[in-house]
Order: sequence, then C-alpha cells, then structure tokens
Amino acid sequence: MNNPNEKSFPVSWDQFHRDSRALAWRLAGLGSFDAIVAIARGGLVPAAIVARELNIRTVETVAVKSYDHQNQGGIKVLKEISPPLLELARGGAKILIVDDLVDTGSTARVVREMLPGAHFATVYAKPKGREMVDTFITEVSQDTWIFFPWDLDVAYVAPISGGTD
Ligand SMILES: O=P(O)(O)OC[C@H]1O[C@H](OP(=O)(O)OP(=O)(O)O)[C@H](O)[C@@H]1O
Ligand SMILES: Nc1nc2[nH]cnc2c(=O)[nH]1
Ligand SMILES: [Mg+2]
Repeated sequence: MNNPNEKSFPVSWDQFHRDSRALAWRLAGLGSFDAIVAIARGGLVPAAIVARELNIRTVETVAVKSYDHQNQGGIKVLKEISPPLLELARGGAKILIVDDLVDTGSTARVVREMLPGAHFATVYAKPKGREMVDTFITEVSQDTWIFFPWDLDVAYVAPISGGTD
C-alpha cells in the first residue's frame, strides 16, 4: 500500500522524455538487446523511447494491473507475453523488460518470473522495489506518489499566500 502518499512528484513530458533518454544511454552501455517487453500500460511510453534510441524493432507487451488510482490491489496479468517472444528468450536472445517505475516490486517480481534471464529497467524506483530492478535512473522516497504526464493536465494553482487573486 502507498497511502498515505505524503509527497507528490509530478513529471512533465519534457522531464519524462529526458529521464527515459538517460535510461537508454545507460542501457546502451550494457551491450545490445534483441527485444523489449513493455509492461503495459505505464511501461509503453518509456519502452517506445528506449526502442527508438537503441534501434530495437521487436517490442512485445505484457499487461499487468496492480493499482486502482493510488490503491494497490491484487496483481492481475491481463495479457501474457506471446509464445514467439518466450521462444526467442529460451533460445538465448537478450530481452529487456521496461516499466515506468518500481514501487513495492510486486509487478516486477511477477514479470521477472516469466522471463528469468531478462534485464529489468525502469525510469523511477522506490526503495522497497529497487532490488528487483537491474537499471533505473531516479530514486524517489517510498512516501512519494509519482504523477506521470499522461495523468496530468495544466490547471490553476492558488497563490502561496492563500489569496484567490
Ligand atoms: O512495484 P509495484 O508496487 O507493483 O508498482 C509498480 C507498478 O504500478 C504501476 O502500474 P499500474 O498497476 O498502476 O497499472 P498501469 O501501468 O496500467 O497504470 C506502474 O506502472 C508499475 O507497473
Ligand atoms: N502513477 C503512479 N503509479 C504507481 N504505481 C505504484 N506506485 C506508483 C506511483 O508512485 N505513481
Ligand atoms: Mg504499470
């Protein structure tokens, strides 16, 4: 469970693109990967950016749902990894798993079991889950909720003084 999330960490598109590129730079130093498995939905955007930067054309998805808004429920695998991708992995191909973040590590644990030899990468990591990730860019504290740009809109904010004008 993440609530109460005392702090919030809103991420803009620009920031997310920059952090995802930073992830791609770090992964580029680890040799080449044959395919990416994106954990939908959150992993789709960073996976697209990493695939573009590393020129990886084979991109597969696994859909895992763990949270309803900010509440963690049971893990549900809504779409499995396709048999051809699993076959590729069994044949020794280097597979990169990408997600937007690791929080408790539950999602990462479930997907790692599907692809034991794969490299697991996320853009952000919280302390409870960081051991489950091979490569990440930025650590945020456990009591922080990360707001991604696809969940945000530009909105009015009251002045610090509390007034309305
Ligand atoms: O480490 P954990 O505690 O498992 O949390 C991390 C997972 O939670 C979020 O997905 P979510 O279940 O909200 O689904 P979504 O990607 O479709 O938004 C996020 O995208 C990660 O996949
Ligand atoms: N958007 C978002 N989804 C999450 N799933 C688990 N933790 C988080 C978080 O901090 N932000
Ligand atoms: Mg997710």
